[in-house]
Amino acid sequence: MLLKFFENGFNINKSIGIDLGTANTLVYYKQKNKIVLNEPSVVAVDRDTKKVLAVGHEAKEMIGKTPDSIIAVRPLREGVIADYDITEAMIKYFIKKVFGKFNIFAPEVMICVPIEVTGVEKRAVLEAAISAGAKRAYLIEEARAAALGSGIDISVAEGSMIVDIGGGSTDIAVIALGGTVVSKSIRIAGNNFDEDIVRYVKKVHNLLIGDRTAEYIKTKIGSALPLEEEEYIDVKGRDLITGLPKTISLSSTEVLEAINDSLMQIVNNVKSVLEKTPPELAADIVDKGIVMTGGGSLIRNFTKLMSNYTQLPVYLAENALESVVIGAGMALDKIDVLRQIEKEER
Ligand SMILES: Nc1ncnc2c1ncn2[C@@H]1O[C@H](COP(=O)(O)OP(=O)(O)OP(=O)(O)O)[C@@H](O)[C@H]1O
Repeated sequence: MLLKFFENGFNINKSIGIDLGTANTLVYYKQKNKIVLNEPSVVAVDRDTKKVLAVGHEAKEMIGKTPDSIIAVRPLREGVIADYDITEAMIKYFIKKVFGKFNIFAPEVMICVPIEVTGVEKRAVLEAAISAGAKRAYLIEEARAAALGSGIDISVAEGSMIVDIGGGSTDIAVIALGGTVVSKSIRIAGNNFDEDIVRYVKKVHNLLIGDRTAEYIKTKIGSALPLEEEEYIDVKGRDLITGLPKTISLSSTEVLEAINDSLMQIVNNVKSVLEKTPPELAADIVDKGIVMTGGGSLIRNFTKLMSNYTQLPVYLAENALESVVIGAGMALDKIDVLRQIEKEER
């Protein structure tokens, strides 16, 4: 703790960006220009008293190993705040963890929230940051932060399109002059591909596999378009008929068949946002293309599939897993040019 005080205490300007993700929460420390925290968005609470017992890595470790009296909660689900008191406790814990207890110079905090959070939830998030010691707290929606973090200059009078495919939700937005012009948030994203694979393997191979195995399959042989050379992976699970452990070989074509509907739902929603985009901004997007970011966009050939169906150039952000949190940190320098920013001050 004392070490943290010396490390942080003499720097008067302190600002952080926080990406409250469904799976993980990331914190970017602007003055250090790096991500200083990346922990699971999990909180362990006492079932009866609702007291918070652990947060982040420690809480995730407790899943499945704790007595019945302790439950592990993911306060954000499908990209929205499902449990607001616990989200507040989690934000406080992470801010304190970054700055330590002996924090004399209060930080400025920019928190990313999904596009569709309610006014009440916004207030809860802002108040949590203030009561955790922030001097000023701001909110920015994930898509705009993702655009900034992907290197797009959102303050100009040109339209840019960003598609942020996270674990629980996909945010699609057209941004110009610092504000969001058209946007849509859907509950289909990276985690749906895992569920699709679980369902496919169960139906076609009578094999029960877990979400983590499915995620591994997705990252290894998943592709949004047929691969030139078929790839295979050995998959271990429980045979539904015999009840015994079994190994099968799964092909990349099968994985594509499993995830194709979810991929196409994302593509079709991007097309529907393009259809609602004012013509002048649409013309800019024709020139500049679409930027895809978020972990879900890392499936091989997803940008090509998107380009095939939109007939536009599509680029993958350089730091797809981190662009939201980096953008949140960068947004603190751009408060004057950003519109639609909520703020709370001590
Ligand atoms: N190399 C990869 N290939 C395919 N998918 C990946 C890869 N790496 C991560 N993912 C997927 O990305 C998703 C997580 O992305 P990200 O960390 O951007 O989401 P999040 O911020 O936690 O979620 P949300 O924005 O919905 O709250 C998961 O579904 C994960 O399986």
